[in-house]
Formats: sequence, structure tokens, C-alpha cells
Amino acid sequence: MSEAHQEFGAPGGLFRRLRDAAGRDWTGYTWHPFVQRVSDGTLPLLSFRHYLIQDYLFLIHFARAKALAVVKGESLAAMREKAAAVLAILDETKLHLKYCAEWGLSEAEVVKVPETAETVSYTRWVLDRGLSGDILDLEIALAPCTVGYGEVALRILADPARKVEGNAYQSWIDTYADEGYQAMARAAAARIDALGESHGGEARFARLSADFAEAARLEQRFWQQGLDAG
Ligand SMILES: Cc1ncc(CO)c(N)n1
Repeated sequence: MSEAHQEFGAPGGLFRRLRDAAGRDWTGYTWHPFVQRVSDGTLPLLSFRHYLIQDYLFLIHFARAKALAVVKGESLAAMREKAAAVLAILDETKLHLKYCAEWGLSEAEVVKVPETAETVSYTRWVLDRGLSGDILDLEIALAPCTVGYGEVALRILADPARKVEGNAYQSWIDTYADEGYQAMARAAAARIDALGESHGGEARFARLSADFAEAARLEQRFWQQGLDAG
């Protein structure tokens, strides 16, 4: 896999330092077997379906966590960016509902599905980091999600084993490869870099890096629940 991460964060900035420090937790997330099988088209539909329904429920709570970043935003520019990100998350759910509609599942049916432990643990952990910490703690908990899926898409585009023709998961891939999503992911990494400067990232590195790696492991478990359902 090439240099997909070079897209996100500045050299020497807090985002790249956290990503590098997360090591295998990060690569195990962004190149999880679930992702590889989306790329080569061999993921069982049942796996994808389980994942996508849980991801719909995930995004509802993730939007709430992003909204907390509006509340905790320390500048008008930050508040605007986060408000737009809340709307982007709510837009992302259209992808999920489109797939669900193809499977004959309505939104009313999807929201009735109970959240799994993987979904609850990840989303409520992010909310808790934001409630108990400051804006940097919250953004660190949010960033692996936003930036990670940007990297996932770039890894898939660069994958020699990628199935391009007739890949059932192509519209999922397109959503995250889309320039609008990629720009949001780059902006999220840039914000981490800026907050690192303004909010003492250096002195707080040990805790921030533990949180970043924790989010990456929670993401891995999120993919894994899909694989296990296949
Ligand atoms: C679990 C998870 N992480 C990240 C994203 C990207 O928004 C998503 N849709 N779901």
C-alpha cells in the first residue's frame, strides 16, 4: 500500500504523530480484512448488511458527538466547520438508506434494530471523551473516524486487488473517495494539527495518543462485527 496517509495532516504535525504512534492499531483499522474484501468485492453481503445497519445507528450518535464540537468550538470558524460536519454526517446516512431500500428495509425498520455492543461502546466513548475533556480531547476521539475513512477510500483506490467492474460496494467506496469527503477528512487532520499547537498537544501527547489508538481499535471492532455476521 502506497502513501495514502500523506494526504492527511502536515509533516511533524500532531495528526501524523498520532497516526504514526498508533502503528498497528491504525493499519489494522484502515486496512482491516473487511475493507480488503470491500475492495476486492468478496465481502459477503450479510457482513456488509450487518455493518451498514449498525453504521446507520452509529452515525446518529456520531452526529451528536460532532454537534458537541460545535458547542465546544472556540472560534466562529470552528463552529461553522463543525456545524457543516454535522450536516455531512446526516447526509452520509442517505447512502445507508439507499442500500437498505434495495434490501427492502425502510428507515423505520433500520432504527428499530438494537445497537450492538460495538456500536454502543464506540459512540458513547466518543461522547464521553468530549463531555469530560476539552475540544482537543473531543477532536482526537472524532478524528480517527473522519480521517480514517478518507484513508480507507484511498487505500482501496490504490489496491491492485480492487474489483472495479460490478463491485456491489462501489457506491460505498465512492462516498468516501468523493472529493467533498476527502476535503472534510483533510480539514479534520489540519484542525488536529492546529489544536495541537494551540492546546498543548506536545505536553498532552501520551493521553492523546492513548485515545487516538483506542478509537482505532474501536473502529477495528466495528468492522469485525460485520465480518463475524457473514
Ligand atoms: C464506524 C464508522 N467510522 C467512521 C465513519 C465515517 O463517517 C463511519 N461512517 N462509520
